[in-house]
Amino acid sequence: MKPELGEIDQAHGGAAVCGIVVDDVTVTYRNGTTALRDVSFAIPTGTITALVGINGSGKSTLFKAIMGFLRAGKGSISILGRSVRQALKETLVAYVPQAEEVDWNFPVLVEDVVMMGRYGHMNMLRIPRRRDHEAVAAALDRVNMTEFAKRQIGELSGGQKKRVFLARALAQDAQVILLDEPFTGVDVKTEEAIIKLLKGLRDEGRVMLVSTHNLGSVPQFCDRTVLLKHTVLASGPTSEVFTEENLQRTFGGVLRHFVLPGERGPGGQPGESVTVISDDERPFVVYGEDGSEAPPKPKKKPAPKRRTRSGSK
Ligand SMILES: Nc1ncnc2c1ncn2[C@@H]1O[C@H](COP(=O)(O)OP(=O)(O)OP(=O)(O)O)[C@@H](O)[C@H]1O
Repeated sequence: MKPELGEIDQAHGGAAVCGIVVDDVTVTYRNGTTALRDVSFAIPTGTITALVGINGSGKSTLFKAIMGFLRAGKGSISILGRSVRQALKETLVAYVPQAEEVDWNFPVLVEDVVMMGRYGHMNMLRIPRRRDHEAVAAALDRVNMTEFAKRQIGELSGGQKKRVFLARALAQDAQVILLDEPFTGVDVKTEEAIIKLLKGLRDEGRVMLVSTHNLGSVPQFCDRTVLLKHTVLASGPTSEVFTEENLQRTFGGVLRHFVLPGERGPGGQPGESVTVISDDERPFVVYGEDGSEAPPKPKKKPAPKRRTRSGSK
């Protein structure tokens, strides 16, 4: 399957603005596990894309391939029109890790973690200059963590740690940001703050690929969605891809799926029913009679087929 470049061209008035293009990529680990097979999708700049799939579907493997930690046995990846290697050299890509991937006992201050984002901008001796300190201060300010600059990173809450790693990506001035489960273990307020920040970064023309099990938040802030199950089941605008049918194909029996019948109206006519689809975190909620089609919600973009709203945690 070829990436939908035509679609991207249309979305950008004819300009081929490609953030990430993954073309027919297969990745096999040394033990013979093929984690990704013939994976193809394309993401324009200035967008937030959700990467959705069950545990073990290959999301982390895809991130590692985009970051150049894993070589694709077949296919190619291009980042802002460059090879992965060139993009890394230009420090264009940043990664915001899952909490479990980090050794929180390592004694390092918050400001030092953020300064790591500047390494690619420094010379071999890595002596920060004024502009590096300024970039760190600005990044901490943007994620609202200035007052924690001198704290040990291990002494922060889960949501605060996430914001520090986002600040590291900002200090790096990364144009492509990969976020691995940014909402796991964070409260609703922090989640909203992170979403607001990501939207701001999108408006600056950056590219964000966000792996998440937080299905309810996907239609809320992700323009595009890639559904992954070792290969791409569907990709494109969230309004087209994020359908109940596609989610069932992606998650199979793993999804929790409830249909709540609507209350009867005054004349006994059927009321609006609610379909709740949940992986393990915030559910995706579909409103409509018998869980079916609901009136389209008027929006600037083409009207989505379903009216959706994220549920609470
Ligand atoms: N280092 C490795 N060596 C061999 N197989 C691996 C390795 N890392 C991952 N795999 C396998 O590759 C497949 C994809 O794993 P991956 O970690 O990419 O999934 P994931 O979608 O990120 O999962 P999760 O949602 O649990 O983080 C799984 O079958 C996994 O067991």
